[in-house]
Amino acid sequence: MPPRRPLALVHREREPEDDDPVIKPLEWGLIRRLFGYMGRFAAKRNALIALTLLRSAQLPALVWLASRIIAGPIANHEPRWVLWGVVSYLALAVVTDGMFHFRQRFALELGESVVGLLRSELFAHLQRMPMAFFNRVKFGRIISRVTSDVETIRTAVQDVFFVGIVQLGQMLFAAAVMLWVDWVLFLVVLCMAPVLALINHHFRGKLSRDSRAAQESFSRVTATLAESVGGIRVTQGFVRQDLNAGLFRNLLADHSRYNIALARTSAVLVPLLELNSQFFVSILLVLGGWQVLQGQVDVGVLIQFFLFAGQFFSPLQVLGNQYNQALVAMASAERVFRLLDAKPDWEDDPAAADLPDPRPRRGEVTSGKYQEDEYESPPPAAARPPPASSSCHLPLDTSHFSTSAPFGAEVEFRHVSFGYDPAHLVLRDVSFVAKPGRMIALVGHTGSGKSSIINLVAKFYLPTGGEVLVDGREIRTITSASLHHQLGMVQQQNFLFSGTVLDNIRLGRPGATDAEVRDAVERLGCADMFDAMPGGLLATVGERGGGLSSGQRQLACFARAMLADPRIIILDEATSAIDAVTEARLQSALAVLLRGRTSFVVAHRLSTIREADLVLVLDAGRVVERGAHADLLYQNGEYARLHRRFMRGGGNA
Ligand SMILES: Nc1ncnc2c1ncn2[C@@H]1O[C@H](COP(=O)(O)OP(=O)(O)OP(=O)(O)O)[C@@H](O)[C@H]1O
Repeated sequence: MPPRRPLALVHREREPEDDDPVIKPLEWGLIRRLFGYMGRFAAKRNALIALTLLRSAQLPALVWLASRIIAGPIANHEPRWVLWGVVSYLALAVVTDGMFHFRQRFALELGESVVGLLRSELFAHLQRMPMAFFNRVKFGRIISRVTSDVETIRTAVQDVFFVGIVQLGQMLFAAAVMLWVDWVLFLVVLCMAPVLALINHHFRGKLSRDSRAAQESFSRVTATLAESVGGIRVTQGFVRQDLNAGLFRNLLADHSRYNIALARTSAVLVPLLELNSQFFVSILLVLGGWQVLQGQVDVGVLIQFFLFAGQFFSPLQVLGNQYNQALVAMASAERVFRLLDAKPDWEDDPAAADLPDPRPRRGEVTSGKYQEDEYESPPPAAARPPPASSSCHLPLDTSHFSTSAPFGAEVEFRHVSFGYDPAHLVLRDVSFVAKPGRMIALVGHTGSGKSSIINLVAKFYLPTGGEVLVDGREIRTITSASLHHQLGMVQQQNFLFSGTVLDNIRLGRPGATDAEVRDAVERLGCADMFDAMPGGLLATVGERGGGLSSGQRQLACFARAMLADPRIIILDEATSAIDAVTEARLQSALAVLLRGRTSFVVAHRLSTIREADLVLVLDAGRVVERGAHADLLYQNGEYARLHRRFMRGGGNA
């Protein structure tokens, strides 16, 4: 028997991108691009570079001063000069640390600015990506790019370059002094360097890999958590809590394993480095001590040498660390830029033009970009032109729209075929005309192609064959932005964001005033339903519409669409069962919302299908029947069969 699949908690297998390299050699193109982001904050960057160069000289200068005080006034018993020496040392220390404060601050601010810029670019880019992208790329993967990868870049931007300069300066200065003081001892010191570098290289590489694995496993934990909280109803409904908790425990155990591996490597590296330097200090003590005992070298000089040996070695470890961070940041930067550079599967044809908009509006359309708050509320019904004559394939009863004006668009499918993967068509030779202001109901078994038709109307995808026309213009020649400004969607899941009901409705037209929002709600005849909530339209909505009944959620989405005042409405009717009173409220609100607009409804309620001007019955991607509800019943074909089954199932008639 196959293993049982958990509900609302997907067991995440390793994905191809998990095998992306953890580190990547330094690449000039990536570095230049990251520096380009710093370029936007040039004043801060330049100040930081100046402070960094100064600090790389100040630190060795402090050590040099201390060593001179020891080797000079202290060794020669000159208390007055010792005092002056200490005062100079303190003065230099205060200046150095004062500058260090600004260096730290500027580095953090620069890192923050670059990270903010990158994240907002990524977010804006993601907002523009088409549906196909989100079908393909895992949620957790996107989260990981915007969070942990950008965080790694932050470390590189604010630390690697600037810390690297300071440490390198310190090393060079220390090496020069040691060479000058005792070149033989310096050669001994130099022998230690490769050993330290090798240890560093080996362990830092392992640390980077462990750290990346820990990051990735954490992104699996967060993505799974988000998914399982979203699907908590399903989980509880199917009593899968224990199973899911077990799977989540496995993910956590996985994450702990990587963290422990990271801690273990670090726990070996740090003592090993310490032991190594202590070993070499012993060698220096033997050699230096012997020289002092022979009277070849002054003890003050030996102390000076030791101080500078410390200055020479401590950067080695830091530089190794920074180098590894740079390699990890290279890999992160490559992934982030890959996402930023990801091209949509298709883009608007450069020759595409805006879809002319006959609605009264406040602003002008400019190259596919509309200004917010550009539309006035629709004119009162009485002021609109009379309804168009019968325009669908069959004479229909449109009395419920009788006071409306069809300012809706005309949508036509001409022999349309479509496949998400062009090799597997899910729509075949679909043709129909939706005349302005008419309501098209899409019915059919699951997977028959209803949502795919809607996806094509919304230009979320392009047809594989045939043509989709809006107001007589092929959809490829229309800019997506102008089409979407004339199109409203009410989805089955009624997605609401956390905030207030008012904010959620205002999403339909961000510039709308509170009064306009209220007007939209009133026109739908559902103001009393919201007024009854504590706070009325200002009632708080929890994440994903929490705190609202399913009827209220649907009405809020209707009001949102009403406010946007679209010419085409796409409605994927909610399947959730609601009581008869709410059903009646929804139907009358829907009639107001759809009035005059061309609408496509994936209909789940018989009461909606009955109102449709044209019902398209789909089966395996083909339109197998079309007509009005009554005519289709009379034909006694596929639709009649669906209808009988629906009635037996106790649907909302
Ligand atoms: N994003 C996608 N990528 C690949 N195939 C898809 C995608 N969405 C849908 N399909 C496939 O396309 C076919 C038609 O699906 P579609 O969603 O249009 O059906 P539907 O009639 O809306 O179904 P339902 O009533 O269950 O929502 C199905 O075989 C489905 O598996």
